[in-house]
Amino acid sequence: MPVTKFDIPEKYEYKNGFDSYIESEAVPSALPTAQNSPQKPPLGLYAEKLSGTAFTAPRHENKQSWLYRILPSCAHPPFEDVPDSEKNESLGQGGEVFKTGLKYLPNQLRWDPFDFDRGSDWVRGLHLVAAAGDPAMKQGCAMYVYAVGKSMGDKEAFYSADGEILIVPQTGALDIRTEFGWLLVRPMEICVIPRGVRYQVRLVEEGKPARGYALELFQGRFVLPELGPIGSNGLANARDFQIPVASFDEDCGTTAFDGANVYTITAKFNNALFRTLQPHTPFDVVAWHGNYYPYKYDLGRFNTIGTISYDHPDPSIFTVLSGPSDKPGTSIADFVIFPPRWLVGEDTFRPPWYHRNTMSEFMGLIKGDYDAKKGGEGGFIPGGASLHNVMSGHGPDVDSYEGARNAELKPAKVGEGSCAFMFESCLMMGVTEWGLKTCRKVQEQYNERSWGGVKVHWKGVKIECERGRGQ
Ligand SMILES: O=C(O)Cc1cc(O)ccc1O
Ligand SMILES: [Fe+2]
Repeated sequence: MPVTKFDIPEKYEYKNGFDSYIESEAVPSALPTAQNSPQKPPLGLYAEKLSGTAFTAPRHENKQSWLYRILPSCAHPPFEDVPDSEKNESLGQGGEVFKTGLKYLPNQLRWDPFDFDRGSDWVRGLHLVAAAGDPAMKQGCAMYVYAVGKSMGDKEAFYSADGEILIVPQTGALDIRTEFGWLLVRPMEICVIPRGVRYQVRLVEEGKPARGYALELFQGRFVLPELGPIGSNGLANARDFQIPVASFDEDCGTTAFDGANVYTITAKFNNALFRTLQPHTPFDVVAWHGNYYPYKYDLGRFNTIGTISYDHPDPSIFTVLSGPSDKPGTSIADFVIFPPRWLVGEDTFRPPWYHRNTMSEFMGLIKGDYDAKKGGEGGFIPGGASLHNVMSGHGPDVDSYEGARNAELKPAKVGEGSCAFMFESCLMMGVTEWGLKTCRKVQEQYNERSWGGVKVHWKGVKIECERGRGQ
């Protein structure tokens, strides 16, 4: 059931439609008419262009927005290192090349639920777990978990120059203020914040920590997957994506960099954090227009498609958003969900088959159980994760396999009250020091618990031959 079907709190107002060209004014007539950069923009605003693609990118890929704001975003002193006391353990400080300590392992990995961290806000609580490529080359992607115990301050904002980030709350609703307006993002909803957009993450319920996952594309942007023979509707429908409307503060302080009236802007730049203090709010955009903006989506609106005869399609059928590479059909990273759905396959092993893939699969669980893995202690649990890297074999654990092998195949609803997801990448993922050690959540017993003791069902050559096979 969609989270947003009946209950849309008033503070948050949205426009609809993936990739729509949007115009939004918090004050009437703040947008200039028929041009972008008049000599004197309306109401004494500054015009500022935010481009998400090269100026000359083809029209169907071109992304940009024009912001009409009280002061331009460049009005700040130079960036400096974040202070040690506010260091993010999984990211670097300063401009030297940051060593994430990535390790490339063929092992299947699984993590217990990551600890809540009451002392950290978004900037410190966003933990880089796995990555591929290089943000400086705009290649590859990064996978995170976040554990946030407190809101960012009223006078703080964060942005990443490294890429576009997709945020998947697992517990705790996020109140996200962006330059473009406000987003409420609850568990079973997601949002996407484009490269460079400044935002502030607050907890809806202060004192109740929030946890979730995030996927950052260093390269390209999230798009809706092609539908091919599915036709013109299905999976995530364009009209269900929601875009904030302009909302602003008027605190413009002075333009002198005198340390008074201080707003902190933290930048993630090549996986390292930098900080500047400015005397005016970054949330001063009175109006904007364009097609480069943050947006949210309610996973309950996903139109799940699957077999109505036998076998199940590849999980690509569950793709919500895709981060394509330059090679058609091959993604830097896709966001795929496993929502509640009916299974009706006849003479079919219904859970995932055993497999080894050229793609790597990072999985998380928003709630409930996943049909291929035991939950409970030492299992695949909400707030935990798993990584099956390039060609690392995996599939149901022994009990799930035996259960499904012997199950009566009447129509059945799987995943009631549950939702697992996958970040699936064509790249080999390296795991950070934080992911392997610092978090202290790696399940050492994962292989043994899952596949130790898989049964031999082989009936022997004789029987196979008698049945007329294997000759
Ligand atoms: O590994 C997983 O559980 C995800 C998955 C599910 C499925 O049905 C087929 C392939 C696949 O990677
Ligand atoms: Fe898999």
